[in-house]
Amino acid sequence: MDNELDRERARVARLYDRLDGLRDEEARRLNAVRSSKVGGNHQMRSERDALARMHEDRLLQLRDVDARLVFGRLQLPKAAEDEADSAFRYIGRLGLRDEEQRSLLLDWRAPQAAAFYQATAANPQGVLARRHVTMRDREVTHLDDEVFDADLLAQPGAALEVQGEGALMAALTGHRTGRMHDIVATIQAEQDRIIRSEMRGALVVQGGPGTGKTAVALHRAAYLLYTHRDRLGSAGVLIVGPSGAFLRYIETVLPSLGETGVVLQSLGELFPGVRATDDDSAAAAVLKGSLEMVDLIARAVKSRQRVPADTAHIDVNGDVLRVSPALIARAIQRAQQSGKAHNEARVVFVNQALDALAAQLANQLRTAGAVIDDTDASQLREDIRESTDAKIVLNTAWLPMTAEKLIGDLFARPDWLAELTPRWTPEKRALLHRARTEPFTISDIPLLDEAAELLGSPPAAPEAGQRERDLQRANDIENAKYAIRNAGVEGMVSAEQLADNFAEAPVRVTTADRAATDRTWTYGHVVVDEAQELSPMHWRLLVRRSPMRSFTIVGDIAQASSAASSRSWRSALDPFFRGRWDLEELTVNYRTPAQIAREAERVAGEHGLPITPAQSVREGDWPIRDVTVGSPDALPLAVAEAVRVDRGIDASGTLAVIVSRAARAAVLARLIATFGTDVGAGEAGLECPIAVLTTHESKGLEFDAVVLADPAALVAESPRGAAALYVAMTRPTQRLTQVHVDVPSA
Ligand SMILES: Nc1ncnc2c1ncn2[C@@H]1O[C@H](COP(=O)(O)OP(=O)(O)OP(=O)(O)O)[C@@H](O)[C@H]1O
Repeated sequence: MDNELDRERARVARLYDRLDGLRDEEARRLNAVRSSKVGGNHQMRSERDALARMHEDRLLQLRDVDARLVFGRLQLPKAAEDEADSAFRYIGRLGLRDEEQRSLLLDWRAPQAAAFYQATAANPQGVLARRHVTMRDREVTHLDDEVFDADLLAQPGAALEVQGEGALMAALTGHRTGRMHDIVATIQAEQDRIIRSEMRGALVVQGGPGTGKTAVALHRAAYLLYTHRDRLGSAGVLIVGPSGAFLRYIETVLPSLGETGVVLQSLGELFPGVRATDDDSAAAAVLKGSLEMVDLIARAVKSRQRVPADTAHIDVNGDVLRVSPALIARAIQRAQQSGKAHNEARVVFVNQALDALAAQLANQLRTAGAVIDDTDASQLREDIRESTDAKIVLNTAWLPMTAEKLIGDLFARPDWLAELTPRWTPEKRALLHRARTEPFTISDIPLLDEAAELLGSPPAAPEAGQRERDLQRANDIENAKYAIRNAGVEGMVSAEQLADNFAEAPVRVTTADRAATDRTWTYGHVVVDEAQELSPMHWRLLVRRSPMRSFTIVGDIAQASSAASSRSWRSALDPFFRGRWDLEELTVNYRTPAQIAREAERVAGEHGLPITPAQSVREGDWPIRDVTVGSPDALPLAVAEAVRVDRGIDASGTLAVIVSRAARAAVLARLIATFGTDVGAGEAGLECPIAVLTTHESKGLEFDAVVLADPAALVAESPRGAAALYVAMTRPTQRLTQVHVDVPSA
């Protein structure tokens, strides 16, 4: 056995030698590019910087794959002339070739690697044996063989053990770290088929808790980037998750697979420039998530294009002009006919109105005996444009706006909202009301996007950008003067010349950087995780981000706990994907031990949730612990005690306390008093051994142990509370403790 382990270590060491060799080569190339002297020409400097960036990215990729570079081996029938090892095909995180371009290591996404995930005893796909190689740092620590070929099995010492589940079980029972890991070494056949399925329209992956939906979605993103590098490399891939905590949890998976150019955004970040973390009350979220808002926002934009009731008189350098409602109405009509967005159509409106007013002024002056030629006429137009009176009148009729201002005003001004919604009840309108100073919510994000779509680019942006650039330029020149004095090179180089160099310093703008900050960017593919939570308005926004509707959508409709979410994939997706989406299902629960999964399913059944039961791959070692206290006041102490007991079993892993929003502060305070800096709340909690989370924050995450604080309160705190409890109960990989509050009846 040791011999085989040693032999494998030697083979793997050769792969690392090759990796090191490539890394040194890349580092040498990077140094050469960096130190190369290019002329003063901006174009040449940019080319050099682009080349340097390419080498930096490649170097980073070679570094990211270092841990567990290789994880598998296929043994194939040997061709007669083959040398001993040549019938082995090694599978790893990336492909490696030797100097003669012979394959040493196969990227797991290559078509020839598929058999590693799909071969079974019944259908070995030409494979004699499959080996899982377990590594720690760069050292092979364990081999795990499955032999499919009867002849090979008969040979002494050909394989170590006939079982393939060792690597999977080791992965599943290991401690969780607060960060998701890739599953590239142990992807299961039903998952692999989904990961490798064609990029064609929308693919929905439905599965119960812990069935690997998130893992599959991320590996599919990596697979698609590898297979369609040309298309997706430039258009980019967007991954959407429910919360910042979730994105933090998954953010290292793709880099560990050698893919860095992906944009990750939570539902609260899908509108550039706004970062929403909280959501509205359930009723408000339902209203804001409904397609009724499309019409409301369109009306709100239109109402900013208004014909005044009376004629205005404006003063232009002492001449008085009449601005009649008819004049404004004509200009508005022309602008609306242009079909452009509000801010862009405003240019048409202003030009129309100015033309009419300039003609009026010219007539007045001619009547008074003046001679007006073309140059004078255009000067008159400029005079009107510059006059404060004209600006006021034109702005009142057609105000330029940002989406933030429109939505902010709409919700902060009850009179305006009432004017736009004559058929709504006051209670319904009140749901949208918010003070102007309150931050935007997650449900506001699609509304801002809708408004931005109708408004077009905000007019102030170019001016503001120019002001910033002018300021920067002035600053650069000042710095340059100082540097020239300091270096004693006055007269040899001008401050302006030197400042040009500052301005041209390379800005690192990757596809991902550009896509993340540009609202109108359209991605080549969008992956949506926990997709069951999305409202119709969210879907509307996302389809705008990928008009070709190339999507991977993963979720579990039974876990839908947000108020605005749908009851079925059909009702959620049909309006946006015109019925063109395929459904795949995952059926094995890799996370939750069977006894916890059964209890969660029982509770879900009690509340009438339509769950998809999944088969757990393992029984757990610990029974569920139930503790009951007699009053809500006793909850924090009892939760702290439950945490202490659990840490007594094993304090080296991760633990989450899942608590209602109402009890969060008290429970958190008690836990901090007891466990100090080991405790963290929300996103920050993922860095701590004990995380305190709401059900929303716990979505998609997992921990070695979970303590549920007052499960009944989790159900009661929202209309979809039973689904929220189901989510919470299915987060542990090992142990679950429930602290119930049972107030004795008087
Ligand atoms: N093939 C696999 N090999 C190793 N681990 C796996 C495999 N498939 C899933 N897992 C592990 O199972 C756990 C659950 O996976 P994941 O979070 O992707 O499930 P999910 O379906 O998204 O769950 P939920 O809907 O409950 O959030 C993770 O720890 C994941 O790494």
